Amino acid sequence: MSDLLPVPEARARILAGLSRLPSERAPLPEALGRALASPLTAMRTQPPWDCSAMDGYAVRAEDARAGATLSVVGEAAAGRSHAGGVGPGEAVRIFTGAPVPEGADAILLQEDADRDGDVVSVREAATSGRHIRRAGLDFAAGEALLPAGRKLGARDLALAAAASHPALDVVRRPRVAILATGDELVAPGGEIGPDQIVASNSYAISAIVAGEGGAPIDLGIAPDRPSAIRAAVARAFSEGADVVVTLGGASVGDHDLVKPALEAEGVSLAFWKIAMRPGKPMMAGRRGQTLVLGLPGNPVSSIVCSLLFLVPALRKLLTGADHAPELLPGVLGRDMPENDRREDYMRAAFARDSSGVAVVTAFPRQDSSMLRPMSDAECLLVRPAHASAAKAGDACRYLALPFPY
Ligand SMILES: Nc1nc2c(c(=O)[nH]1)N[C@H]1C(S)=C(S)[C@@H](COP(=O)(O)OP(=O)(O)OC[C@H]3O[C@@H](n4cnc5c(N)ncnc54)[C@H](O)[C@@H]3O)O[C@H]1N2
Ligand code: MOO
Repeated sequence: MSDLLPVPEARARILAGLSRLPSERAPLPEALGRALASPLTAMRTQPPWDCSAMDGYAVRAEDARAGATLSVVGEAAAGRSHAGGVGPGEAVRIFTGAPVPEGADAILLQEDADRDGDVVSVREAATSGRHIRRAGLDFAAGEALLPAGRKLGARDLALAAAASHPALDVVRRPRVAILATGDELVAPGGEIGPDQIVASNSYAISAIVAGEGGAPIDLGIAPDRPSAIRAAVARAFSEGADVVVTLGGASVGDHDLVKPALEAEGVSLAFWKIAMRPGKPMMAGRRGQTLVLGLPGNPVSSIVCSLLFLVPALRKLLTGADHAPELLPGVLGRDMPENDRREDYMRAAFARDSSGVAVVTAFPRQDSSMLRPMSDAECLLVRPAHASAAKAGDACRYLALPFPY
């Protein structure tokens, strides 16, 4: 039926209004997980000079033939170069990381030589160029090392440090205000009334935001009272939220007060029915530059909607580029019935068969209120809308759930 919005269309509408946030400076230790705002260029050359990759003797290969003897005229260690060069018939004792002295073109390994006082005799001939790391082997000053948009990991920080950057231009963290709504909700550990349950969704959404390099702002729980929801939404804007996420009240019930409260705070908002399960009812809109997502209240629905819509939105704010979750190829671990008009994101087990093929087995219970199978899931099996019945072993696609999801 045509009244359901396809997932890619919903995502495209959300991303259309977003652009990259401004940049700020972050000292290296605080840059982990942040998005690089401009390409990273090397400030220096590494290694800065030809250097030894081994402990041994810097020699001229033409002199260092098997059986030859050379006189040791000095020593070079990391941080302490040998001032003079290496002349014919000479060798300089050298250690890993030391600059190769002028005139030498090979390193004679200490294991391949016998030392006696100031004389070293060659057991295994040295080869020209062997065990020498040329200046600029890793990178040269002025070279581009990392592209803008890169989410900085541990290895990138070491590279940036080696290129002599004490701090980096990173994109400001997207501020994401998260508001749970509903009279039935109490915080974990709180006193639970007879008609109440514990609010859980905000914890997942906050963690997803933090994992993407955003800054979550937990607005707590608003009761089902227009003034309370409005006050919380107003706080989100006053705290400079780039994204406001509301939880619950996205559907059609009489207690669904979120839409009018958001509209009263100046948000222009559309109510969508998306062709997906879980997570059909969702609201999306804007106030100025701020994106507003009204996610469904069922815990699994709110998490799946976050993976499919909030994560790409955060990545667009961080990189300026459109992003869609990658669907990976696998095979079904069990027979599946035909699907209806909603694309299915099913909690599933993941294994590899003996040839390394991903085997994805949907759990029998797929209720969107159930967090235990969501937590147990190793991936989400994605069944397209109107998919025909399929057999175990048939091709399928899945969404990986890497940490911290
Ligand atoms: N007549 C119809 N009823 C429903 C429809 C529909 O199309 N027609 N859609 C169903 C679907 S699908 C979903 S999903 C839910 C979405 O409902 P809401 O977004 O309005 O969510 P609520 O009614 O407020 O809550 C649903 C459920 O989730 C619990 N909840 C809410 N917030 C939290 C939270 N922060 N942590 C934990 N649990 C939460 C809430 O107590 C409810 O049990 O609507 C269906 N109905
Ligand atoms: O779309 Mo709802 O998320 O199935 O429970």
